[in-house]
Amino acid sequence: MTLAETPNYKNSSNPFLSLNYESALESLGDDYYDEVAAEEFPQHILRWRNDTLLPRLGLDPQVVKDEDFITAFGKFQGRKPLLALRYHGYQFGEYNRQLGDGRGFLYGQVRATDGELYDFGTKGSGRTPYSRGGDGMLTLKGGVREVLAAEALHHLGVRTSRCLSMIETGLPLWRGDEPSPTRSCVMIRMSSSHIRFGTFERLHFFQRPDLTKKLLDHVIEQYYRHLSAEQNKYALFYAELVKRVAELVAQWMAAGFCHAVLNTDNMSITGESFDYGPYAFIPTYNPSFIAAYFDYYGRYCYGNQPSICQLNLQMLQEPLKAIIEKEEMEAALAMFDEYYQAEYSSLMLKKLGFEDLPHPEAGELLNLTVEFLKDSQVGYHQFFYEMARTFSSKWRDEPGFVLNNSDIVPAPGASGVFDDWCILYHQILNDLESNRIDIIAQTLAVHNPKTALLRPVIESIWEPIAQEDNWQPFYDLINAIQSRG
Ligand SMILES: Nc1ncnc2c1ncn2[C@@H]1O[C@H](COP(=O)(O)OP(=O)(O)OP(=O)(O)O)[C@@H](O)[C@H]1O
Ligand SMILES: [Mg+2]
Repeated sequence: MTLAETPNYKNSSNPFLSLNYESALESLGDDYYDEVAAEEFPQHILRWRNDTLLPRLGLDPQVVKDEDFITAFGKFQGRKPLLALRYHGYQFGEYNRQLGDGRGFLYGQVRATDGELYDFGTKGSGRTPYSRGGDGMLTLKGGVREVLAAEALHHLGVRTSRCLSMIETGLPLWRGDEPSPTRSCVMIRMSSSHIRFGTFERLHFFQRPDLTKKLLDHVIEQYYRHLSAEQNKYALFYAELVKRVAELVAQWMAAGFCHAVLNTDNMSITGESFDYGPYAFIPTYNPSFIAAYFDYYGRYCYGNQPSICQLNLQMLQEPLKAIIEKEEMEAALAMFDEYYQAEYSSLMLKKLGFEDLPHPEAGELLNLTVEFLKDSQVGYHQFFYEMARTFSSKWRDEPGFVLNNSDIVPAPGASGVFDDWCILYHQILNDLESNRIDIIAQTLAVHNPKTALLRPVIESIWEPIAQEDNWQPFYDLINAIQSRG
């Protein structure tokens, strides 16, 4: 049954069922997905609704009832077909053909008020042909962690998917990495697309260049529309993907974020960040920081993220070479470092208070900042927040005044670098017009929020949920993130 034939769909009083759904992916044909049914859950408790996303869907949060979320995104009433998407992927370097949406499906694609097409994808909605031995479920803690990561990253300026809702579903789950039985939930992710690098890798595996081209045409038409009339649109698409991914990694690095599972099935073809499992924000600057307990060799450690994403882009050339000249892709990929460095420098300078700085000074400040953060092991987020909190025009007077009212205390071994850093920062302030001081204060405040989503912070809001079903600290944390507090 197609969407248009679904009974009462257009007449529904549930605003989520009357959105501007488009069957863009469905209309490509069933080589790309399997129609599946959603799990019927014993319980539906709405734990989180992301009202900040509703205006983008043309909906007034005041009008949308909790029950609307539950019937649409917990009971899945009134929407068909639900599509488990097919994909493969390289996981920790090994090709895995057993993948695909094993605990989720594409609920629908919606044209939002910004004119863009968005996917509503589920996570934790039951078994599919791709579940293998898995139960098709998402733990409540996993849902809480993904909701928080997406909000935090979005508010730090990272191009990311968001969560629209999270509904507790009342099933006991057994997991090796959580005290079990643990609670279950189903989450709705709103993303620019759920087409992954691995979606193309699967088509290559089955030697279907025809399906690869059809999918690529769809991707360009929907997500790289400005290229669709170009004669060389396929090569231009790849070049832009390289740029988007390089910039995305730079955004993670500046935010101090370690994604943890950069398999090619977790890389979006639109260059958007998604799938927040065992991620972590770094406590201190350490390129070797590993977030996933199962990442034994540190393949996806914090400092490896740029090179791993570059490698994933290189591997994507395999399926794409049926359509795009290899030389053109190689030339495009050679730009990765340049794109990455430009974005990383720009973001880090903003965290240091500067929209722009002359070239040699900018490079020197960046290098010295990273050296100090690495040697001193002061809190990464704390350092930047303390800059924002204590910044003063007095810092122009003497290097000794820089950060002197802050909580930043460098370890004895790092005091030399700290002094050098203060001298340079003081010098840069003095090279600028005095009327720039207010702008620096504003820039620092905008780019360095107080709330950092460090692991102890997540555990501190999970504890009351697990112990006494107290959700208030979770809501307080999200409010702080959303209000950039
Ligand atoms: N509990 C589970 N039951 C069934 N399949 C699962 C389960 N957990 C993970 N999988 C499947 O294992 C593969 C890798 O999982 P991964 O954690 O990267 O993705 P995911 O988090 O389930 O989904 P997404 O990438 O959309 O966030 C995917 O094919 C996923 O569907
Ligand atoms: Mg995944």
